[in-house]
Amino acid sequence: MPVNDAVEAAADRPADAEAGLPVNELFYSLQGEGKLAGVPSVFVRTSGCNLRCWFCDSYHTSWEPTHAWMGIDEIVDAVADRAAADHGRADHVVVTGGEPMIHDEVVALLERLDAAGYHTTVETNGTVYRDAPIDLASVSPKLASSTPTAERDPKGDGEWVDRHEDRRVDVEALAALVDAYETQLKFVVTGRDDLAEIERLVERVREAATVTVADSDVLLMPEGQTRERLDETREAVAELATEYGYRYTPRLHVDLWNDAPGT
Ligand SMILES: C[S@@+](CC[C@H](N)C(=O)[O-])C[C@H]1O[C@@H](n2cnc3c(N)ncnc32)[C@H](O)[C@@H]1O
Ligand SMILES: Nc1nc2[nH]cc(C(=O)O)c2c(=O)[nH]1
Ligand code: SF4
Ligand SMILES: [Mg+2]
Repeated sequence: MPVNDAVEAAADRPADAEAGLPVNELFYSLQGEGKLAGVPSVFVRTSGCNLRCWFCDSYHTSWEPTHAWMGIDEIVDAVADRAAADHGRADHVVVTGGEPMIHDEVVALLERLDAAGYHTTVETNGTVYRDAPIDLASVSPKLASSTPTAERDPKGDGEWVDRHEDRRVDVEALAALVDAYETQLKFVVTGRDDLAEIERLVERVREAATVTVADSDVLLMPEGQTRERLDETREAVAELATEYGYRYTPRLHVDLWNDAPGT
């Protein structure tokens, strides 16, 4: 399971930096996606990604990474602050990105959060396995329909197509995640054409993993960064979930707050 080398975000790490991570945003909200949708949670969004999905709703962690370098202590303190602020009582933390698992130091952060008693979810594209205290691996493998072709590239002219294609699926890493952690496989669905690839990939993961992957651990999530886009996509994706026997997940935060930052 290769740890990808595309950690542009670490390039501006201060020379004398203590253990830490490039952080794009840190906020308190409701988990909007997946089995824990609706649960008050603090989000830590790391910067930098080894993929470039054309639809990425976190553009400033992937296509144009921006962030502040934060030490692990500083992140843990900020999480505690957000968890207690605004009458919040969050005991769930979601570590997301960008791709949080490209960073070695995400393990130290998860160890500290676990020791402090938080339930930890990691939102990951499933291309990198790490051994860490993860209570829910929220794995979102990327389908062919995520590839930033020249027509869909939000920034350039399709320069990322080959790297994205080479890296987007690593069955060995997916099986290791499924075997080690409680896992949900959460696919971004753009239309009916995605379902054949989802079925094939779930089958490959089942063959490679030791544990069982139930259909109820496979979630279909409509593509959409905005309410307007979800209005176009959610009904068809809900019907596909019904037809195939997979679970549907809404994007609660988009329904509630559209594409506002820090939600
Ligand atoms: C920004 S990603 C960060 C974590 C990791 N890089 C990943 O892709 O799983 C967080 C979640 O948002 C999903 N996502 C990103 N853009 C989306 C979009 N336009 N519509 C629906 N889901 C999207 C991803 O699939 C993932 O489940
Ligand atoms: N409310 C809310 N829930 C989320 N679940 C996963 C998110 C992510 O960006 O990884 C996310 C997010 O950005 N906001
Ligand atoms: S893998 Fe996640 S963070 Fe990276 S580009 Fe795709 S959606 Fe964005
Ligand atoms: Mg998000």
